[in-house]
Amino acid sequence: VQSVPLDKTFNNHNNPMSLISYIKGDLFQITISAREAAKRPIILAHACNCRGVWGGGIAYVFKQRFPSAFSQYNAHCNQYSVLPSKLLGTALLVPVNGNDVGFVPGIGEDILIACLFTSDVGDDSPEEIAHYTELAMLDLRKQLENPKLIQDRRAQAVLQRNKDKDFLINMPKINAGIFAVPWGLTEKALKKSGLGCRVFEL
Ligand SMILES: Nc1ncnc2c1ncn2[C@@H]1O[C@H](COP(=O)(O)OP(=O)(O)OC[C@H]2O[C@H](OP(=O)(O)O)[C@H](O)[C@@H]2O)[C@@H](O)[C@H]1O
Repeated sequence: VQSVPLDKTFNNHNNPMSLISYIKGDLFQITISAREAAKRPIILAHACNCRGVWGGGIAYVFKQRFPSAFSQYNAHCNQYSVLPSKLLGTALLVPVNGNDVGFVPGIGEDILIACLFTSDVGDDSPEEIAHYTELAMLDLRKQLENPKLIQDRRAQAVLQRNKDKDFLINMPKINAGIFAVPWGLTEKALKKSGLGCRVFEL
């Protein structure tokens, strides 16, 4: 895993004019960085379909590294199997657990995976996907600001332990791969959410 000075982007984040910062490298490098864990909860966000499948792209990597999070995402989707599109524009926060291959003790405890339901099966228009992205980020923000809204107790506990820290949402260039949305549309949607985002570019 390539090591990059992650701290460099924090200054950027503190500038209210710059809610989005970019960093070159693999998103998952922060799941092994102890320095990162000491600072705040490690929120890893990615775009998900509403069908309970992390079958391709970075979602598949999430599934391999954190199978317990996949199970929770999958169970959540199954609750909506009658009308999966009800999930559009929402976010699901799930913790990871000690049995996951990607779990590093001392860091894994602070990781939360944010599933952003930005498209049902990926065939919505780029504009629709960008719109659902904005709504999903707003839903995520609401949950981060009020952890009681989160169903999962362990996810709540991560946020309660890190109460006084500001949030930074780490993500790949979501929607820009399998969902084929021009990045500019997604970027605009992310900015509207008001959440600080750190985007990892390979
Ligand atoms: N380690 C890494 N670090 C940093 N960036 C990384 C990376 N690995 C890949 N990237 C980049 O991450 C961006 C997103 O590209 P992706 O194609 O993944 O996702 P998307 O958001 O367009 O679409 C979501 C649907 O993809 C899945 O597929 P299924 O429908 O399940 O088969 C899901 O479940 C959803 O449904 C692209 O820029 C990749 O270069």
